[in-house]
Amino acid sequence: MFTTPFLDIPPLGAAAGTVRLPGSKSISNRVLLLAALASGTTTVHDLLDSDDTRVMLDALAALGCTVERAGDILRIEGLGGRLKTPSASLFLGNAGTAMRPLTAALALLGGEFELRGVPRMHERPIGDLVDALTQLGCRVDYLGNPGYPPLQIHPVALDDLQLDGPIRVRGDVSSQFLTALLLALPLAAQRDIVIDVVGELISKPYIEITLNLLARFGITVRREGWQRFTIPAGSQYRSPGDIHVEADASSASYFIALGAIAEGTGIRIEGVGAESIQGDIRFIDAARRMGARVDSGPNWLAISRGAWPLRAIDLDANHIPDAAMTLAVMALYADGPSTLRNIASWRVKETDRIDAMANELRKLGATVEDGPDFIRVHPLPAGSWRPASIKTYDDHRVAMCFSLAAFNPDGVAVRILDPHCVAKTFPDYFETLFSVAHAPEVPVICIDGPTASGKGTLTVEVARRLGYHYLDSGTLYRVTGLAMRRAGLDAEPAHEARIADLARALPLVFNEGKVLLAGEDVSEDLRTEAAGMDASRVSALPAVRAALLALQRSFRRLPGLVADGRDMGTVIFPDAGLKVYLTASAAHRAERRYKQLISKGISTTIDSLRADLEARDLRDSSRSVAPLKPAPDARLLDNSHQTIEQSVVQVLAWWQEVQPFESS
Ligand SMILES: Nc1ncnc2c1ncn2[C@@H]1O[C@H](COP(=O)(O)OP(=O)(O)OP(=O)(O)O)[C@@H](O)[C@H]1O
Ligand SMILES: Nc1ccn([C@@H]2O[C@H](COP(=O)(O)O)[C@@H](O)[C@H]2O)c(=O)n1
Repeated sequence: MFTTPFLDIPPLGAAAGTVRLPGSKSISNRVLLLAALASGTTTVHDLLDSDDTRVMLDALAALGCTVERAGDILRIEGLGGRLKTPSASLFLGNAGTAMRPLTAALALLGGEFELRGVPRMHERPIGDLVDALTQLGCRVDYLGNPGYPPLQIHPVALDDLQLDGPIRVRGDVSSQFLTALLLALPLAAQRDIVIDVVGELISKPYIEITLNLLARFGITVRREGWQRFTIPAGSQYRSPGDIHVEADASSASYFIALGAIAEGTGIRIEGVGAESIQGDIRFIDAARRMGARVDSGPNWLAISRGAWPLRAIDLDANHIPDAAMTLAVMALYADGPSTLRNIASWRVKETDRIDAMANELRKLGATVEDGPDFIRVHPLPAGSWRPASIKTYDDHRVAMCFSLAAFNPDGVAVRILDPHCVAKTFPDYFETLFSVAHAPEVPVICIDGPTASGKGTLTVEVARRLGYHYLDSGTLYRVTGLAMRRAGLDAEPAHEARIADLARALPLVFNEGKVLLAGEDVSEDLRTEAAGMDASRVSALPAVRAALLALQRSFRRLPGLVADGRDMGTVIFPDAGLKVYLTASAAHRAERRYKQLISKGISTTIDSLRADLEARDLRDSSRSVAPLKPAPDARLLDNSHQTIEQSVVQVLAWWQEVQPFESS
């Protein structure tokens, strides 16, 4: 997951490959609650691991439910409708799928509970659900603004509830209120319980998920249209034993759109198919209308580009409210304005999504019209895309759908602010996108310079702050030197071909900061000055340098690379967007290396270190191939009198100078 303040997505051109998506959030949190309410043990496979499921799991644990994890499998010992803990204070983050159903279930379970969330959760309405529960005789108080969390729930006896008449609940603000009642009321089903929906029920497919999962847990709800639901007397939750969570159909929308937009052989999605019980799977119909080619099997989808440009769409998107946000970005690539209607529920989601989408689409240059329950997006023709820093409003879906703007025809990069908000439902979203997307030019920052100038330290830190990969090219020469020694060879021209063969086939693995050579951890051996000298000797052999070229370039992967060495800017990545030549006086460098070695318990003297590093620099800068020298377009940075932080800030500032974004 990217935890950086922003993530710059370079212009993307094509995409191809297979993705496996995380489990559905809607199914995961319903299954967790049902498993907790049921009798018996439920084994849950492929549960989504994200912020929203974590808050639900924490809440269930606080209620005394036993949850065991074995690898990817979760075993939940159901409470059988009886509370083990009569009071608790629960924090539910920004998870509507936890707040609403838990409110209903806890109001019936007969304990004293406080339910809180993040500030945005306290702006998301819950009054219609509380009104419905109050009609029944449940006791729920608002701890802040009336109609919104946080809530205090007080105990009531099930026998005191008024269940003789239909319970009325509004269905036109959020379908989660009805879902909450449907999930919770079987707890009180000594008699038939009737729920009447007031107003036009929105997001009906989510109710279908609820009914489907209730059936898996032994509760068969009778439905009369979308207006009346009856929970039969005597209904009791029964664990189904094993239950598998489908991949998230809303998350699939980004990859369906990707297949429709990007050039390439197409995208295959594993874990969810056209027969999914999730309403958002109907996104495939909308994508097809816009021109996507979609094939599907029992548990997979295959998508490729069909009509191009995409065809504009005018759609009542009430049945796919979450996935429809993806259509708003696809609309930028269409042949006319696209309108998404009946989406008033966007306004009470993680953020006001109509406002958020309109604002951010406009930043890209698009013309957008919006109203209380619709958005109209005009296409952005080539030549009119602007580089934009996309604000994400702590809304995972805003972050994910705007990544698709990186496929624009103008080759304009997209900056996603606070990319970690995707943790709500899809923590590895960007990594998954990058595993199938192709960028014509992956950004590279090169940091070259003499020994002990601080290149490695600077590289690691700059890469960390940008969320980029990093390459320590010196290690490759050090490992080659070690392999040479172990093979009984010397850095002589006579052994050059054999050393190059070793370099080409190094059985090398980088794992959590350790370097493994044929499975052996050689990290410590590589950091000695002797290993540095051997590296310097083998690195002067042209065949060895040629042998390591492809390996070094293979580190250039999305979203970007920071590379440390001697010839990163001159030979390996001559097209790098920023080249830094880092130096410090020999005295400073010798002193730093001295401190570094002493801190590791290696005894040495400053004088001998200085002599070694000067000898190494001389060899490195006077060799015939790829000598150490600044690239003509490198920026010089002498950090003799700088702290590490100052050097990092300087390089990041230079990098921002060459980025197209206004300061964020
Ligand atoms: N600006 C700085 N001020 C003080 N110390 C620094 C600075 N930059 C790096 N150092 C310290 O200097 C030591 C050497 O740094 P580092 O290993 O990053 O250098 P290097 O250029 O990568 O060396 P080599 O070329 O041998 O791999 C480290 O202990 C590091 O913490
Ligand atoms: N791009 C590079 C990187 C390193 N070398 C040689 O390897 C030696 C060890 O490098 P460190 O950065 O780990 O100290 C170095 O002295 C160079 O001789 C190189 O040639 N090219």
